[in-house]
Amino acid sequence: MTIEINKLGFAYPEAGFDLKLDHLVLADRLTAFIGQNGAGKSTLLKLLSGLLDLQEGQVTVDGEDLGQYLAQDRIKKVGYTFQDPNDQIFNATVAKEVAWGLKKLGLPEAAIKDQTDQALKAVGLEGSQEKNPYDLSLSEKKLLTIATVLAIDPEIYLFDEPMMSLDYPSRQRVTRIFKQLEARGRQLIVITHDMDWLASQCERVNVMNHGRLIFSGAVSDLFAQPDLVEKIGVLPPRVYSLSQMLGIDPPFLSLEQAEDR
Ligand SMILES: Nc1ncnc2c1ncn2[C@@H]1O[C@H](COP(=O)(O)OP(=O)(O)OP(=O)(O)O)[C@@H](O)[C@H]1O
Repeated sequence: MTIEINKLGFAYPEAGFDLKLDHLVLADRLTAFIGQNGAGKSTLLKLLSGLLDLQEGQVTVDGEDLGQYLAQDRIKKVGYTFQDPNDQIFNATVAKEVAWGLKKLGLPEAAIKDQTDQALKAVGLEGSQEKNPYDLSLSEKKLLTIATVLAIDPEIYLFDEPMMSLDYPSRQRVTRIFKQLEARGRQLIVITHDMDWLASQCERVNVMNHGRLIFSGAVSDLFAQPDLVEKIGVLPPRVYSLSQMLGIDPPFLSLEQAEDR
């Protein structure tokens, strides 16, 4: 699947913020966006999900205008998980939260139950069906929002900081889920502030800064530019910094890469 963005423009004048993106093609199974707070990453994902309307420019998915693409049964096309799960969750029980989208799709009760159970099991919340989502921890809420999109299994998944607040086993679990989605041909676009995760999972990265795209390329090329890395205010992956200190050239981006080389 190829998402192509051309001359995109969007502004929040009251916040003195505008987003302009001249041209970007997203064709990888897993694409990452990084950048400082307020850079416009969430705004971009909301535009791609249809939660916000484009003010200028065009986005196409496999050559089809995003508006038309989304008009065809939107929730089966694009799924979005919010950065803050509290902005997304609104049902009285965990099971109802996951089942909500499936009901919208008009599935039979048995399929709704089956897909709800499977999605909750995938994220490790199988024992929490009847809990009130507001009684869950922040990381469980985050996992619940991931389950809601998994249950629907759209063509494009947009994840806004999916690893935020997750403990190590949950991060491992979500990473495995992402790999399975990629293997099934789904397209994932992920905002992250976690450079270790980025370096171990993504080939390419897009960097936003003050509403502009300032880098799009290989993760290794980004970290080879210390001035750019400093400008966007991130620390390089720990394995990268350590291997630089040890004089390894080119530095390893991740432990997985070190094991493979
Ligand atoms: N609903 C809104 N109304 C007005 N301004 C907004 C709104 N949402 C976001 N903004 C502003 O738009 C700018 C971009 O915000 P956005 O959330 O897209 O950035 P971000 O890169 O995702 O940041 P973060 O990493 O903190 O999530 C910020 O200045 C923010 O204050």
